[in-house]
Amino acid sequence: MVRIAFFGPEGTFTEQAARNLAGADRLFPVETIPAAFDAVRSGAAEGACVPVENSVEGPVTATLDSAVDGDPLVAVAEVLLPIRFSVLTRSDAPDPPRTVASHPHALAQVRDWLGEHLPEAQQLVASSTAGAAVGVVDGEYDAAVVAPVAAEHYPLRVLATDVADLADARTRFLLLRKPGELPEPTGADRTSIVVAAANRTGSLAGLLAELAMRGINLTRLDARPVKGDYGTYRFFFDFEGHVAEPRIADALAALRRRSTHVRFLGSHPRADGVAATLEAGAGNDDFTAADSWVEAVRKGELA
Ligand SMILES: O=C(O)C(=O)C[C@]1(C(=O)O)C=C[C@@H](O)C=C1
Repeated sequence: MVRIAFFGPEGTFTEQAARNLAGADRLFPVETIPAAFDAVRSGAAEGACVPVENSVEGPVTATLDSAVDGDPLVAVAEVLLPIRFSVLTRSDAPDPPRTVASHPHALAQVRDWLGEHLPEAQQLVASSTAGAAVGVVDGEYDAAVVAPVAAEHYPLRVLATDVADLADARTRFLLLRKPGELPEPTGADRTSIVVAAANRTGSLAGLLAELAMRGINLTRLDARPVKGDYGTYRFFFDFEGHVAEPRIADALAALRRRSTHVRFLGSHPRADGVAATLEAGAGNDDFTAADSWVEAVRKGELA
């Protein structure tokens, strides 16, 4: 059976995302995001589900770093989950709790709520939201900030539900596989790459210009340090469009020329279904027609 690893343990938001992307029957939890990537690279899983970006706290850096270290994997699907938390505690824990734990992204999304409702509680970082729930069960922490579904997995008391400082917080999750057949383009797609550019004036501006000149709308840009090479960065670009489109292929070739290394991280349908913006003169037909014209000139068919 095709097995899908997810960033666990059971009861994370990532498990919810994996259920949406791949169904419930063939999922198994792994403790860390690098372990989810490794499960696919080693063949222990056919796919992996990991968080990539949160609307409040930004990129999930473990996912970005795992995408460059090791054999290439590609994202073939994504899902966006609205994020609202529950707070769980043990029935014999101090009331109010003296410690509250969660994933750093979760703590960042409930900072105001904790300041108002549990101002004395020490905030501790756990491997994931559900990892914090396990820590509460084990007596390591008094309370955990978790996904609502975690209350079904762990024998804990619900202290609060529907907790969120920002009502429309969302996290985007990816389904990763080994490179192979790509999903079909839909007109509402996202392409992801990571680029290493030379450390000289204007090199990032040059990469961005290649996208801008082709009317390609960027949806995310993150920089991550190259480990062991202080002051050097890799750039993660997400942009509208699919590598199967002539305009995107043309841009990728240009980025390849301008950078020291490019890794393709996938082209797949956007979860929000937002169609790509197409600038006048920069549609796929325009690129195809322009290529045909150059071909004709080369053959001496046009003056
Ligand atoms: O800890 C979890 O439950 C996760 O799935 C990770 C994660 C994240 O990385 O942002 C996912 C969604 C929430 O924003 C908080 C934590």
